[in-house]
Amino acid sequence: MHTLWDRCLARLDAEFSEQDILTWLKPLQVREEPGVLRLLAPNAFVLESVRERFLERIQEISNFLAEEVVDVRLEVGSLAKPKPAPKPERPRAEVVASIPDDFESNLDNHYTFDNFVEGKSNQLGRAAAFQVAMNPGRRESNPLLLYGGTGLGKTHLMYAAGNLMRRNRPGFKVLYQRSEQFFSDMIKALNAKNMDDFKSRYRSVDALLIDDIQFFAGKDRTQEEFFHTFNSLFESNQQIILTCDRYPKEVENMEPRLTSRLGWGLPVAIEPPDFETRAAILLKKADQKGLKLSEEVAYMIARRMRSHVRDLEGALNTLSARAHFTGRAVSIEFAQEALRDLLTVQERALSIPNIQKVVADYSQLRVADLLSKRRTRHLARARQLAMALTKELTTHSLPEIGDAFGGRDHTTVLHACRLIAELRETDGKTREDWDKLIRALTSG
Ligand SMILES: Nc1ncnc2c1ncn2[C@@H]1O[C@H](COP(=O)(O)OP(=O)(O)OP(=O)(O)O)[C@@H](O)[C@H]1O
Repeated sequence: MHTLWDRCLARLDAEFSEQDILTWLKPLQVREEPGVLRLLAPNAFVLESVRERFLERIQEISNFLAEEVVDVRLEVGSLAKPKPAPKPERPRAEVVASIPDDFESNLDNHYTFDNFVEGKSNQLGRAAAFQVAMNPGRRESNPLLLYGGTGLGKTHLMYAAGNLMRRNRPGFKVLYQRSEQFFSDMIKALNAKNMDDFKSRYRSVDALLIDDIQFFAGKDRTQEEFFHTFNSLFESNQQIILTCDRYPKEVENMEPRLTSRLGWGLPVAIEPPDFETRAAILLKKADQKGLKLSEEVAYMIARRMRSHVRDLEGALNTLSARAHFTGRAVSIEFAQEALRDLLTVQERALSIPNIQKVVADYSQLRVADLLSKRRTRHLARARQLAMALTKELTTHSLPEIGDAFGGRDHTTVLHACRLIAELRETDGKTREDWDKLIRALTSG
């Protein structure tokens, strides 16, 4: 059985960089009692950082996972010598409360279209979010649904759209909520028997932005409430923007009538960033941080780190801290040394044997089948997918890939790459397989 903290950590793992998790969250010791999650920090510095950056989120996730309000306590101590009397925390209600009486949008105004780096993988999403922000409430783009793997900029675009709407239309009521906040608001309203308030609050906004709706899965009552809220907003042309970590129909335990409705408006996929976009993001973010990063170093990192943008940010933070600390310039060697652990983790996931294994499992074949000479239709397609993925995700040359796939010629690999690129445009099934496999291989 996984403890509440294990499950909470698994969620945080998807939201913060690996570096953050290792530095701040893994060192915490934990004591769980019914209704109480006690987190013990090794010192006051860690405690303050965790409080500032993670506590609110830990509180939300724990409430959500436990389906009740958990008393999260953060204190300095260790399991060997627990501190019996914690100093008073921020009052819990303050952490949990989500919509204060005087209307607040919950938008983070640091995220804008200006500091979003556009590339092939996200340009449709950016354009759609921008259009919706300029013309909210149009039927053909309601709801706007941004979907794709973790850390690819969906929340960033959602905030950017909300911020722009508010800038263009003073007094425009935009409300941003994570799906768990919607859920916990609903539970509180149910307990306090004031569902009417809940309904009217959500329905009185001009634009409702709900992040990560995959977490509605299996929560039937929440889905039903959301469905009604959705209909009410839709009918009066109030804008709805949603994000989801996959196409909603692929989320298990979601009501079909809800998922079909979510597809009515404008669903847009956000893909993992390609090499150029990764390099551009690194250069722009380094510039914002005042870190001197040469193109050569940015290209090295972009070539070797292929996962989500959040990990690129984590890498930059590490570089920036090291550079600051040592006073050294960020050369290739310096970056390789500072990022050694991160780069090793990435490379393991993206080795040819691992890609072959993931594709074989996905296609319900054995790796030996992929490497064999046999050519049934299903087998040949899986092999072509695996070769094209290897080309996309690693720096191996065509002949090297051919060798690793049972000694095939480099022209066979080239043919596979071209065919798969074409099928991704024309065939929904191939596109879906590709997206799922990319997600499985790069979500770290
Ligand atoms: N194209 C981009 N340009 C600039 N920053 C980006 C871009 N894409 C992502 N980021 C940054 O990466 C981090 C993660 O992005 P974000 O939180 O929007 O991801 P997400 O897709 O919503 O992921 P999740 O589903 O895990 O919430 C943020 O700090 C965001 O600013």
